[in-house]
Amino acid sequence: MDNMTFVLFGGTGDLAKRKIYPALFNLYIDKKMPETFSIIALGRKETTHAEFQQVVAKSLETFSRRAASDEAQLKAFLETVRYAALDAGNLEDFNKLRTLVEQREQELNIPDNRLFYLSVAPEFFETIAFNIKDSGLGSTTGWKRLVIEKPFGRDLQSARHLNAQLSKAFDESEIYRIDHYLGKPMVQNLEILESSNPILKALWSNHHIANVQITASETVGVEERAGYYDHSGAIRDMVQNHMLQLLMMISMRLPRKGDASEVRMKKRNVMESLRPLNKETIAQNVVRGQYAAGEINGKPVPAYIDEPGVPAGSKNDTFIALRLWIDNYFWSEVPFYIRTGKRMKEKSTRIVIEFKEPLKGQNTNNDPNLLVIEINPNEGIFIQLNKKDPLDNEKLEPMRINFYECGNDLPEAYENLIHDAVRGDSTFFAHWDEVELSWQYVQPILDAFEQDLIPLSYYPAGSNGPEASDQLVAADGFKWWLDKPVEGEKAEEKELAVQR
Ligand SMILES: NC(=O)C1=CN([C@@H]2O[C@H](COP(=O)(O)OP(=O)(O)OC[C@H]3O[C@@H](n4cnc5c(N)ncnc54)[C@H](OP(=O)(O)O)[C@@H]3O)[C@@H](O)[C@H]2O)C=CC1
Ligand SMILES: O=C1O[C@H](COP(=O)(O)O)[C@@H](O)[C@H](O)[C@H]1O
Repeated sequence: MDNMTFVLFGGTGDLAKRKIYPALFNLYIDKKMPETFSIIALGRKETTHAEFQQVVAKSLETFSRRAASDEAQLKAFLETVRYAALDAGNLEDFNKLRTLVEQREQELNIPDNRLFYLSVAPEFFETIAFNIKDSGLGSTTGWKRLVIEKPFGRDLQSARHLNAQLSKAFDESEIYRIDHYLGKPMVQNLEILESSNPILKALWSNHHIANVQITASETVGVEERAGYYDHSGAIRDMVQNHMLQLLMMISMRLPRKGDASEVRMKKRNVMESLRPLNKETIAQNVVRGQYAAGEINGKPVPAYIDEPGVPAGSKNDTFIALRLWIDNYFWSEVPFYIRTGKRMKEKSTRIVIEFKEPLKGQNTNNDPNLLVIEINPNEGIFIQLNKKDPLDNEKLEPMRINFYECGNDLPEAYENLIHDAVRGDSTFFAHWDEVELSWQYVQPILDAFEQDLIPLSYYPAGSNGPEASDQLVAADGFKWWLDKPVEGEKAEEKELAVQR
C-alpha cells in the first residue's frame, strides 16, 4: 500500500468524529493503513495541532470499536494528525494547506499521494474540488483521489451538473462516491455468494426465482433532520442510492469475483435494463407513504407532520415501496420489490429471494423455498426448505438453515470503504454511470410526487408500512416475507423453532 496523505474536509464534523477517525484508527490497529501516512483535518476555527489531537482522542474513546494495546500505540496514531483552519471558499486557505501537506510529506519522507475526503455539506463539493485544483494541491506526481459523501445531487439535472464540475478537477477513476450500504460486510458478500456457490449460481435466474424483496426498515423517525429530510424524502434519502445499489448488487450476474471495472459494467447493465416508469405506469408500481402517530416499542410517538421542523401540510414521503422489472435475459418476468421507511415495526435491512414452486398447480400448499440475506442489524443468511412433519406423514413443514456471522468485532462499513479508497480499489463505490442511471430511473417518481400524481398513504408508526404496500405485492400473488406482526394482529406465519 502506498504511503500517503489523508486530507479531511469537515474534520470537525459529526461524521468525522463518529465514523471517519474511528475507521482510520481501527485500520491502523489492524495494520491495514500504509506504513507511513499523514492525516490533515480541516475545520473553520483556529485550533492547535495538539488540541485537535485531543478531539480525535475523544472521538476514538467514544466511537472506536477497538482500543489501543497501549498508550504508545494511541500516541503514535494521534501523532499522524495535524489540523488546519480552512474556509471552503477561500483559495488562500488552500495555498496554506498545500504548504502544510508538503511540509508533512517532507518530514515523513512520503510521496505526494493525496486522498481528499469531502465530509462537508454538498453545497461545498464543487468549490472544494476547484480550489484543490487551483491551489496546486491536486497537481501531484503521485496519485490523487477524491472521496465524496452523499447526497450526489438532488435530481438528474443537478447530479449531472455536479459531476461535470468535479470532472474538471478529477478523472472519474479518481472519484470515490461513498454509499455506506456498499461497505456493509453482507453487501460486500453478495457477489461472492452468487459467483462462488454453484448451488446458487444454478438457481440464479427467472427459471427458478419467483420474486426478490429488498427491505430497509427503520424504527427511528425524522429525528432532528427535518430541515434536510423534508426536502429529500425516502426516495432521495434511501431509494436513489442505497436501495438501487442493493438491487444492482443482488441482480448483477458475475461469472466469478469481478474487479472494479467488471462490477461497474454489470451494474450498469442492470440499470440499463430497468423498465422505465412513465405517467401511465407509475401509480401501479410506486407506493408513497408517511407515518402517522403510533407506538414504537410500546412508547407513543408523534406523526411525521407533528415532528419538530416539519412544515404544516408536508406531503413528504417517509416510506416508499416499488415494483421494478429488469428486462434482460436472466430476470425478465421476475418482480423485484423495494421497500424502505422510517418509524416501522423493526430495524431490518434484508433481501429475501423467493423461489418458484416447482409443483405449482398441484395443490401442494408447500411454503416456498427462501434465501434470506440479513444485512443489518444482524448479518446472516438463512435458507428455508421443506421437510416432513415427524408426527404427520402427510404434512410438510418449513425448516430454516441458519448461518449468522458472529462477533461484534466486524469492521464497520466506513472502515471497509476507507480501506478500499486508501488501497485504490473502487469496486464498492458508486460509479458515475450507476448514479446517473439511478437518478434517471427515479426522476419520473420525483416528478410524480411534485405533481401529486401518486396518493400519499398513511401508516401508523410501528407498523410494516401502508396497506397499499401489501397490496402492491399481493397483486402479483405474493406477500412480504418475515414482517413482524404488529400488536393485536394475528401472526400470519407460524412461529418457527429457530433462533432469529
Ligand atoms: N453525519 C452523518 O451521520 C452522515 C453524514 N453524511 C454526509 O457527510 C457530510 C458531513 O456531514 P456531517 O459531518 O454530519 O456535518 P456537520 O455539520 O457535523 O459538519 C460539517 C463540517 O463541514 C465544515 N464546514 C462547514 N462550513 C464550512 C466551510 N464554509 N468551509 C469549510 N468547512 C466547512 C464544518 O466545520 P466547522 O467546524 O468550521 O463548522 C464541519 O467540519 C454531509 O455531506 C452529509 O450529508 C452522510 C452520511 C451520514
Ligand atoms: O443514509 C442514510 O442511511 C440511514 C440508514 O442507514 P443504516 O446503515 O442504519 O441502515 C438513514 O437513517 C438515513 O436517513 C440515511 O440518510
